[in-house]
Amino acid sequence: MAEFDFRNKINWRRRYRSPQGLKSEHEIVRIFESDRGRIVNSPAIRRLQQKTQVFPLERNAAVRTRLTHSMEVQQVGRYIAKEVLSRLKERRLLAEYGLDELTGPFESIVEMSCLMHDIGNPPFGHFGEAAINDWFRQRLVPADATSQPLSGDRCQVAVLQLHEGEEALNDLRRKVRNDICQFEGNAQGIRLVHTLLRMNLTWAQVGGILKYTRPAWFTGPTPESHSYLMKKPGFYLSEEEYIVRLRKELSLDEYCRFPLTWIMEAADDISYCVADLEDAVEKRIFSAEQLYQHLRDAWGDHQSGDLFAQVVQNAWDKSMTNSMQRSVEDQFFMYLRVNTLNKLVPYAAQRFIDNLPTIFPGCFNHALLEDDSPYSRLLKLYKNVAVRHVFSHPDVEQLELQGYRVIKGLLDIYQPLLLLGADDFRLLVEEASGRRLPIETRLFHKLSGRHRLAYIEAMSHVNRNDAVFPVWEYYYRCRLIQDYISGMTDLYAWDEYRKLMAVE
Ligand SMILES: Nc1nc(=O)c2ncn([C@H]3C[C@H](O)[C@@H](CO)O3)c2[nH]1
Ligand SMILES: O=P(O)(O)OP(=O)(O)OP(=O)(O)O
Ligand SMILES: [Mg+2]
Repeated sequence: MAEFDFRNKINWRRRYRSPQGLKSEHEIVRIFESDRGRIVNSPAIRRLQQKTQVFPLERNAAVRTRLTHSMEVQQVGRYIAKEVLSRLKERRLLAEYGLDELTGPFESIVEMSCLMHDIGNPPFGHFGEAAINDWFRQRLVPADATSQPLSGDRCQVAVLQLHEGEEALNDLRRKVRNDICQFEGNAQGIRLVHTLLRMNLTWAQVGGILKYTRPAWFTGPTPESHSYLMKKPGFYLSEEEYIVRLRKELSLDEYCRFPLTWIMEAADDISYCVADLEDAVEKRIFSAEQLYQHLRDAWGDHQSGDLFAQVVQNAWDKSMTNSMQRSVEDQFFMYLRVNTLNKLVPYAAQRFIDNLPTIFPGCFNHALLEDDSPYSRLLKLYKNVAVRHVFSHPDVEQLELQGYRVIKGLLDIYQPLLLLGADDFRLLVEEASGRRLPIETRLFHKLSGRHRLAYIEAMSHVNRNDAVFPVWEYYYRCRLIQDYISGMTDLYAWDEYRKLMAVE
């Protein structure tokens, strides 16, 4: 009996209208081709072209957006996947691991996970995330939802305040308050592909983007054994039932990850570390020569023949000889990227293979490129230089503050929808508000139909007479607002904000 049988992991079935019975290799390949079509053609992928990677609202099209970044991650992911499979083939392990007829799907799942990995990111990246969470935290104050009701609970929403003697309801209120204040791009990605866009992808393909395994409502310390995997929230209460099923379909224990996700994560790390620096040069934040100096200074002790010499020094030396008669900057980045990939990709692939005993069940509690090797040190070097010299650049920080302000401003504008009682909100949903609620009606009309449908569908499963009804209703209303605002591109959010503030 093989140690790892990937046929039990690469589950090609779907939640709805799934292909039935046994499938040939050819048929399984077609199922994953169908996933590719669904992903590449989805509006959420297209919206990535106007979302920030590092530089918000960038007009220079040579600077990366989330979409061009994701295409690069896809390429690196494919390279790692091929490397893993070639190594297994050399060691005659493909058949033993149940992969001999699944190499195509293996690569495809990795590629598409990479292309989708940022699909749920809100406008303005981490600043958008922070703005959403700060705004809701000020109103729901999850810290006051302690084990017993507090007399001075600062939660501004009456239906979410805890009450003496209502244990079960209080548990739900506590969960909801925490969940709503933990908006996170990866969790939103799961919600987007499953609930909002109903892409009905294979279980394996969704497994590939479940990056963190902490429920968003989770409070208290995470188990040491899964601390890395639970570093951030990975899914919301609204998708809890779906994730339970996903885990079952992929044979994953609680808080465990799908094996191919480690490859997506490594591809992202390898890809953006050089790309962010290249974009900074394109933006004239520093020159290639200044960057080379920053990298030299940050590496510290130089030894001839060490990884820095093989990758960075070598790239610089080659670009200086400039045998191709091209710009030094272009040459430098070409060599830097090639040298970096040539070192980090094989290393990530080998780490994946060496750690299969814990990666296969999903409990390897690190990133592939996070250890005390020179390879991880190189990755960290790039990231440190970016943090010190790029992300903290005054122009970048100025735009980030504006992005934060825009998201908070939009939430303020839509706040009237969250101040309504459940009955009034129902009038809006049923288009029955007449001339009452003029502002709320207009705000409601601006929400996307797709998001409104998700609210209606979620509420159709909650009985109006149940005590939990007002809590779930408010929860899904908050989700609706977060879905709408996080689904905007940077530019759309910026334009909406200005229009609704009536400044133009
Ligand atoms: N503008 C900006 N400010 C930050 O504080 C920051 N931190 C990380 N990043 C970029 C790096 C990767 O491309 C990508 C993933 O980390 O996001 C940032 N970008
Ligand atoms: O690319 P981002 O902005 O999602 O940032 P990250 O460094 O990939 O972080 P995460 O682990 O939250 O996806
Ligand atoms: Mg990410």
